[in-house]
Amino acid sequence: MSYAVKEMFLTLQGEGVHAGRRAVFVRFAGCNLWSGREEDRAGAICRFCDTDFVGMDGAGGGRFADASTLVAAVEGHWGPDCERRFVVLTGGEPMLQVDDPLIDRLHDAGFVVAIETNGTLAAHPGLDWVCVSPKAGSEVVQRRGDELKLVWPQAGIDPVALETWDFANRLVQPLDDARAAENHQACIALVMDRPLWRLSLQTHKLLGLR
Ligand SMILES: C[S@@+](CC[C@H](N)C(=O)[O-])C[C@H]1O[C@@H](n2cnc3c(N)ncnc32)[C@H](O)[C@@H]1O
Ligand SMILES: Nc1nc2[nH]cc(C(=O)O)c2c(=O)[nH]1
Ligand code: SF4
Ligand SMILES: [Mg+2]
Repeated sequence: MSYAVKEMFLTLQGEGVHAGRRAVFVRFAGCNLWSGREEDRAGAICRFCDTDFVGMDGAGGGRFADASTLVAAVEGHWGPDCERRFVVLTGGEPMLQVDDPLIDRLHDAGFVVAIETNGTLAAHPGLDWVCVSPKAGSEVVQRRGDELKLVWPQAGIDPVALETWDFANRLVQPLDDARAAENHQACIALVMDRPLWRLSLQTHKLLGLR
């Protein structure tokens, strides 16, 4: 299978449990909860997306003919050092494209493979780190994993109900929109009220990283 990739870049993981870790990001094109077109945002299931995942025209993006070609590009971004290789598959919705050959070739190249997913598609069982970020109005089938990352506040989601899902870590991440200050306070209030949760900040935005 070929892969449609919006962009690929080396940075620090900005969010969640692995925040601060050197990582190659592969941003797959396309999502099942929004077309990515601004004119469709108001009618989409997921309406707060901060990301352009349309097309293959970003830096490092393109159509990759097969898994070996894609993994060669990931290795090119990481560099020759084989220590602590870490790749984050994101999008868009990466589970629309992630498959056995891609996971196998990334492992052959020595990468620990993480995913950022909305959880509406079952996560590939070969993934090393599964981060699910649920979206109100969608059916989340992937209710177990390493990290549950709730963008908050989000009408239509009850954090207490999510506590029954089987995740090793539960994080709340402030919704990045025009009400940033209130959203920060809402996240702090949630953590203070329910200590099962902890705060995830989008540190790459604070630092001006990609
Ligand atoms: C762009 S999404 C791509 C991966 C996948 N589609 C998902 O939603 O998890 C990457 C992460 O950014 C989060 N995110 C998207 N828009 C955001 C916003 N406006 N504020 C805070 N986090 C946001 C998502 O919830 C997800 O955890
Ligand atoms: N630095 C950095 N960290 C991230 N963590 C999750 C991201 C994403 O868009 O999936 C992201 C991103 O876009 N940049
Ligand atoms: S599910 Fe993820 S990629 Fe899709 S629109 Fe929502 S935040 Fe963006
Ligand atoms: Mg992002």
